[in-house]
Amino acid sequence: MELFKYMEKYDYEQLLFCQDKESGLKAIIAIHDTTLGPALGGTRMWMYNSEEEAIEDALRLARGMTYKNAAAGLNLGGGKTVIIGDPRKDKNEAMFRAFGRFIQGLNGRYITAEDVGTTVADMDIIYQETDYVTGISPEFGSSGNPSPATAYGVYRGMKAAAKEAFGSDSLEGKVIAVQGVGNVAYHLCRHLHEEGAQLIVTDINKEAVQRAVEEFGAKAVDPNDIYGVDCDIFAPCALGGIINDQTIPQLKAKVIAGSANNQLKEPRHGDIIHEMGIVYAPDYVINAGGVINVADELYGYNRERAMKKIEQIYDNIEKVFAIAKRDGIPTYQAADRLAEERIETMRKSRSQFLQNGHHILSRRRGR
Ligand SMILES: NC(=O)C1=CN([C@@H]2O[C@H](COP(=O)(O)OP(=O)(O)OC[C@H]3O[C@@H](n4cnc5c(N)ncnc54)[C@H](O)[C@@H]3O)[C@@H](O)[C@H]2O)C=CC1
Ligand SMILES: CC(C)CC(=O)C(=O)O
Repeated sequence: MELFKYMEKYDYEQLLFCQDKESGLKAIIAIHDTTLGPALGGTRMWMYNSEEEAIEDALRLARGMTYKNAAAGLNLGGGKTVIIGDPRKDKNEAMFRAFGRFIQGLNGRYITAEDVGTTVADMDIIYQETDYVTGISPEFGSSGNPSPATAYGVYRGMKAAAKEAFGSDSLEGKVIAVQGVGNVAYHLCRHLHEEGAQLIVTDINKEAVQRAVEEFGAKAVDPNDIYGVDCDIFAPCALGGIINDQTIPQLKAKVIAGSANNQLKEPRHGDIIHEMGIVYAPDYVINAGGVINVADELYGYNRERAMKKIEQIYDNIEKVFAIAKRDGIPTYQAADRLAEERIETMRKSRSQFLQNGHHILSRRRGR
């Protein structure tokens, strides 16, 4: 990949490589856009096949956070970190302390939180070195694990998508196929089960599947079979890129609504499902509950206030559908339009000069 060419194409601000030999830390921090505020996005720890794959993931996820935070109405920009390694074997305290110091060095331009492969305990270690971390333990007055909040937002957004597709937002009796029943989807399944939905689940982790079968009466299928099951709603809650040339022809669902980031392998896959009449709730709009929850820590965490904002994911999804209809475009493009319009408006409104402590004029005053 020609890095600067790619960064220029999508207008990235900064890409940082952080290495600490002693602890084995190899982290890549990508900051996409800070027009709305400091870049907030989680840290993913994953066994990448190559450094190039890790860089690409960091860049794609960081840009997704710019759009997610903008569409959610947060005063935050977009960034993300990936740490190269096996989260089950390669973690150690020194690694997250070293990472915390690198974040501190950015002086607030980037704020981190959990993502796939990292936990509240990891964030607590990072917190030893920097204030620019969220999703830390409630014992510190913080919001803790963001997954239940993400799940609640996906549940709310799924109801809005059901209303669009079926004329009612009730999920009672709906057959919902859930791909991946990890941290987010476990809580999502609980909401769906409580509302009377019938669940079909899959996961490469057999224990996670067993838990969903036992607790929610879910039917289990093999990972490769989830795309083609007879269902009303498909909820991708594992990894990205799963709406692609191989999976689309298998889909029977009328709605796609799940927590995974970067669900469309390429934008054209969003066009194809649109032409098929599938109602797609764009990933970064529906899965913003976690970031809304951790962002509230920056104001002094108030769970009630955060949950109220997460409820609004229902309205945000409706807003996306309205833009799609107004402009005759697929919903993934409508979501981009919603986010880009907000960023542009704020960029323009900031063009007026405002004196602050760091401006050259402050130095002249001291003479
Ligand atoms: N945790 C959060 O608050 C947020 C998570 N997300 C996204 O939601 C997705 C899920 O996140 P978490 O639940 O936190 O992660 P997780 O790692 O707890 O759960 C993912 C689950 O997917 C399973 N999985 C992986 N590959 C699979 C495959 N090929 N087929 C079936 N199952 C597979 C894993 O075994 C795991 O149980 C990720 O894409 C993440 O980026 C997005 C926003 C916030
Ligand atoms: C708090 C995190 C869940 C934010 C993030 O990285 C995401 O929403 O993907």
